[in-house]
Amino acid sequence: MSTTVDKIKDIEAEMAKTQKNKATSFHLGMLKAKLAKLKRELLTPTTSGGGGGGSGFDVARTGVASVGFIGFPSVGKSTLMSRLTGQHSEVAAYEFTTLTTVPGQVVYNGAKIQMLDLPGIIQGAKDGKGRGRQVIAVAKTCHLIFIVLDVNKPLTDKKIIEAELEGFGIRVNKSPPNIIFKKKDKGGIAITNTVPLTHIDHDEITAVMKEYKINSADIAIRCDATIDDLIDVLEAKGRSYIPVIYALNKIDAISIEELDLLYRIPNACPISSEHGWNIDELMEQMWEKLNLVRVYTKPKGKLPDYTSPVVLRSNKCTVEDFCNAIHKTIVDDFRVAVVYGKSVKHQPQKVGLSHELADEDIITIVKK
Ligand SMILES: Nc1nc2c(ncn2[C@@H]2O[C@H](COP(=O)(O)OP(=O)(O)OP(=O)(O)O)[C@@H](O)[C@H]2O)c(=O)[nH]1
Ligand SMILES: [K+]
Ligand SMILES: [Mg+2]
Repeated sequence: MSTTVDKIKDIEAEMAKTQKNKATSFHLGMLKAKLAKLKRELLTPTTSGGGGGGSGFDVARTGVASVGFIGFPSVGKSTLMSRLTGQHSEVAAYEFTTLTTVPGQVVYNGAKIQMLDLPGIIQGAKDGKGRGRQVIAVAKTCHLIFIVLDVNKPLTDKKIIEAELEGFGIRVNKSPPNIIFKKKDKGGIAITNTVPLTHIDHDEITAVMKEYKINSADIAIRCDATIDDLIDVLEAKGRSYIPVIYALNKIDAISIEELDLLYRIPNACPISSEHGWNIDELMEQMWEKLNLVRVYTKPKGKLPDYTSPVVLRSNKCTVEDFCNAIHKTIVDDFRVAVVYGKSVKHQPQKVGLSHELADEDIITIVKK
């Protein structure tokens, strides 16, 4: 009996030899949907093991956000870890020095950020080579990934790592496709679009729906989506949209001319972990990508406390979230909040629990 990996290989081979045109788009749509389903099967943990997650790899999460380090062996992940956090993580010239998740912590702009040094991965990791699946499963739960690359090695490494993450349902530096999908009991498939669709073919959509056994649905497409975007929406549970910074390590070993070229790569930060070069820039880029919200508390009649902000995630930054971050009983006595800063029109302004705070807002909670 052929395994899931074999079936995936067969479909990928068939897709590679099928030219995309009007006559083949239905067939290609079906193949893509089949492929997405098989890949999901591969990643779903079974009793015989083989899924994501895993023993010893998952560590307790601390801080407001976590950053996972992904890269081939010996690119300098653990050297970076020690440099950033002071947390010792074994460094050596041989491959697979790090064998499990090593957590550490950075405090940046008053925010506690967890760093997760991970074992090296190799090509084929997502298909079960080495401990790749457990490693990528940890990265998938992070708020940011540092893809660490060795600048002495070919840049094709970047592509290979991205493909490994993509294959595991991680979408790198992307937001979810702007497609609203609503399954219905009857009425057939209704597709509407607000922008011209240059990639998608209705035959392909029909084939995908058929493969997913969906007979009736409203599909509102609000971006120039591809069929892969549509499949991502159908497989939304298995997808994680994670920002990535490429930490281009070991720049101490290259020339200035080579360094100039590296600066053209988007979302990249050239560094030397060993010498501590350009680490400040890496931290600044990390801060931007994490998109955190610092809120300063101002006790009534006193100056705000700028030394220890309450740090919130940008998707959970209402006044209520702020209260809960301090103590869960605060909302019970809450009357109103007085806020100064970017989130309010008037300085100050009285707001309720559902008000969304902005970075560097100042808040006073008035109790009942
Ligand atoms: N020249 C140079 N060498 C570095 C730098 N950072 C790390 N190294 C060296 O690269 C080798 C591997 O470093 P590690 O930090 O163990 O690499 P790793 O990615 O954690 O490796 P694994 O845990 O095996 O996946 C060591 O010999 C380090 O001294 C750097 O910035 N410049
Ligand atoms: K190593
Ligand atoms: Mg290591």
